[in-house]
Amino acid sequence: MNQKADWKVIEKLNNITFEDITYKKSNGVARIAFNRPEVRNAFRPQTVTELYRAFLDAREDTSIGVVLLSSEGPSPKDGVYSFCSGGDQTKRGYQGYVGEDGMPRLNILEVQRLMRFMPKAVIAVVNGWAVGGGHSLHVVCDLTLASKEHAIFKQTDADVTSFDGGYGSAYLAKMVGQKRAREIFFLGRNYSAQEAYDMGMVNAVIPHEELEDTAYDWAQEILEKSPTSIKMLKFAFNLTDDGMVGQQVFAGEATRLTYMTDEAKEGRDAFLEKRKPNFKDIKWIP
Ligand SMILES: CC(C)(COP(=O)(O)OP(=O)(O)OC[C@H]1O[C@@H](n2cnc3c(N)ncnc32)[C@H](O)[C@@H]1OP(=O)(O)O)[C@@H](O)C(=O)NCCC(=O)NCCSC(=O)CCC(=O)c1ccccc1C(=O)O
Repeated sequence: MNQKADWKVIEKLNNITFEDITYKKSNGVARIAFNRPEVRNAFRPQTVTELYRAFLDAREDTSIGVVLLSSEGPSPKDGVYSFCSGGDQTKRGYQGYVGEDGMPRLNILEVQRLMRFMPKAVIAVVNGWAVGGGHSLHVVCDLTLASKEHAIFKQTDADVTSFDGGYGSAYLAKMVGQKRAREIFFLGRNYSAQEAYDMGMVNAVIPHEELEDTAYDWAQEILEKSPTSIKMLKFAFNLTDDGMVGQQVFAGEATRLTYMTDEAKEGRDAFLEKRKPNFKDIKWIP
């Protein structure tokens, strides 16, 4: 397909100027990218605040159907590429990661939930290290594309006394199987893009030079599909793993679709007109 992106850069939104991430949009696609390559794109509280704001904007923008979670790089220090190396350990305090406001936080989990529950496809574009909380983020994404030459997948949570006991581990196990997931966390080894693909946690291994264009092309293919179908499919795929919340999200959208019927119009109008609703012309379709 190879449709060229014509990116419009968004430097700030409301009172937030993007420093730790870059954010841009082109033709139905939003690209949100970590921009701290000198520390392997580790996220500090400020990074997470910016990520959350950008994801929220992408969710609310009705012209956007697909979000790419990517990264800038390579590192100006040593030329190494990284997707994300997880929580910035220099910002880790006693009760969480501490930002400018002095409050200890674990707010990357809020970003994970936003990605998980947004009614749009989110694609991880892994161009280098995906480590710790960065590994978990790729797991949460709907799809993952990985650089053949530079992507390395690694779970260091157990090295630094952290543990993503939610999607990062339990959902990973659904993807690669229990034995493999336990190996990834218990041994903390490095896995290449091809090994990650063979395990089932990567959708495609792409030559590094073509990675971003390929991600954009995949997004364009998705954008040719029915938005309602993509949304309902994403929520259906999520449902069994998300318990009652998964049911709530899926059922909420079913309610919205029901609101669009004549039956719903009659129910609402009858209430507003202070009369009994008349559903007798509505067919009980088998
Ligand atoms: C990623 C590496 C494997 C890369 O190794 P290498 O290529 O040899 O590079 P280095 O020389 O190690 O690193 C270059 C440079 O970057 C700095 N750096 C790298 N990663 C981090 C980091 N995570 N934090 C801070 N700084 C980092 C490194 O110090 C170097 O700096 P110099 O000044 O140039 O020396 C390797 O770098 C590596 O292993 N990194 C650490 C990976 C890690 O352990 N990450 C944290 C895992 S725990 C986590 O992510 C928290 C998850 C989480 O957020 C969470 C989970 C569950 C509940 C709640 C939460 C929550 O919200 O916090």
